[in-house]
Order: sequence, then C-alpha cells, then structure tokens
Amino acid sequence: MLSIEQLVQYRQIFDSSLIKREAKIKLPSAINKTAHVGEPETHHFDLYGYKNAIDNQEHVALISGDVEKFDIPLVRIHSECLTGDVFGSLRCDCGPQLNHAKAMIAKEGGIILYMRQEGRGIGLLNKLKAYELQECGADTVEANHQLGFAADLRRYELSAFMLKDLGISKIKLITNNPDKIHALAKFGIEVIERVPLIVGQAEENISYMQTKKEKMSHLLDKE
Ligand SMILES: Nc1nc2c(ncn2[C@@H]2O[C@H](COP(=O)(O)OP(=O)(O)OP(=O)(O)O)[C@@H](O)[C@H]2O)c(=O)[nH]1
Ligand SMILES: [Zn+2]
Repeated sequence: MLSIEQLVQYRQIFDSSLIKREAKIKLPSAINKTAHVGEPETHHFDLYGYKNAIDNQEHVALISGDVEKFDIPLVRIHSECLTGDVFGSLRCDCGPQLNHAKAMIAKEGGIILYMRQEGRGIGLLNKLKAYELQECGADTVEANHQLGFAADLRRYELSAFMLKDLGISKIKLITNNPDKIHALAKFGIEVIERVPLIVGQAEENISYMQTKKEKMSHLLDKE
C-alpha cells in the first residue's frame, strides 16, 4: 500500500498544474569575465517568472541560450540569500557562487533557478535571528535548532517542476550539496554530472564553511 507521503510525491511528480509560468522577459546583464579582473561584458539572458500552489512564493529561471535546444544543460539551483546575493555578505559563500554560476551559464549555456527559499527556508528575519545566535557562539545548525527549526527546510519539487516546464529531465548540476541531487531524483530529474562550485571562501566564513562540510555533508574539498 502507498503511504501518504508517496501519494503526495506521486501527485507532485505528475501534477504540472501546481506550477505556472506567468512571464518571460529578456534580461541583459553584466558579467565579469573572471571573478576578479576584466571589464564586465553584457550577456543576454531570458528570465521566466513562475507562480505555484505549493509555497506561494514567486521563483525565477535565468536562462542563457536556446532552452528548446538544450540536451543536458548546466543548471544551478540557487537559494535566495539577501545578505550574500545583494549586500555581498562574507558570512557565507552565496554571492560569489551566484556570480560565478552566472558567468558559467553565460559561457556554456544553461539555467539558474533562483528559489526564494531564504535562509535555507526559514525566511529572512529568522536567518538574521540565527546570525544573532551565531554571534553568541552557536554554529549555523545549532542556531536553527535553537530557533525551533530543522537545519534545512528547503524542498526541491518546485525546482524539478520548473525544469520539467522547460522540457528538461537530465542536468549537470552545479552544487557542493549532495542532498539536492537526491531530492531532485525523487521528482524525476536525473543529475548526470555534479559540477563543484567552490568559491567565496573568506576569513569571515571559515567556521561556517567547516560546519557545512562536517554537519551538512557539503563536498568542499578542492580536488
Ligand atoms: N538558516 C540559515 N541560513 C543560512 C545561513 N547562511 C546561509 N544561509 C542560507 O543558505 C542558503 C544557501 O545554502 P548553502 O548551504 O550555502 O548552499 P546549498 O544551496 O545547500 O548548496 P550549494 O548548491 O553547494 O551552494 C541560502 O538560502 C542562504 O540564505 C545561516 O547561517 N543560517
Ligand atoms: Zn548566503
């Protein structure tokens, strides 16, 4: 007999009505040729906006190249991090990861799914509260627990639906987090290759990165 979880999963795999593409625009955007040097150059992306019935958040897909011709595209699933993505916080590696992934897909073609799962799903203000606790000695996992949350509340079915909407079921995933690969597989997205993205390490985030490696199984050793 199927469990409720399996039934929900089954419905989510096949119920494409849970997600809807509502807008598609052109997005010229500046790309730095390398992380540190070179004049920015303009790259022409497409940006698709999605609405959904699962978390009621609005998520976007940034696309470089002709999505209809993609075979096994390079994909980055980036979780929102206002502090890192917008303000260049060095407490985490998100900002450099986003910029680097953008440059990678500009060069090779591919997709960034920008998922509004701020603070690993606990939201912006809770993440700031978690930072307060970290300033008092907790690590990133302990801080979430002290606030009553699991270490990571993110879900990936919406990312899978967005990829399916774009006609994609096999990807090369830019990530250091094996959980994403397993989560996507449950929703019918096969990760053919994992592409590491080890950038953005700084003095200010040494212990945060160490916790991701030790407690959250992130693959952060440079081969
Ligand atoms: N709750 C919480 N969220 C954080 C903290 N630092 C960063 N984040 C959030 O973590 C998310 C990014 O997760 P990461 O663990 O950096 O990376 P990942 O997406 O799991 O894996 P990669 O694909 O390898 O980048 C973003 O939503 C950030 O806002 C923190 O200390 N506490
Ligand atoms: Zn961050």
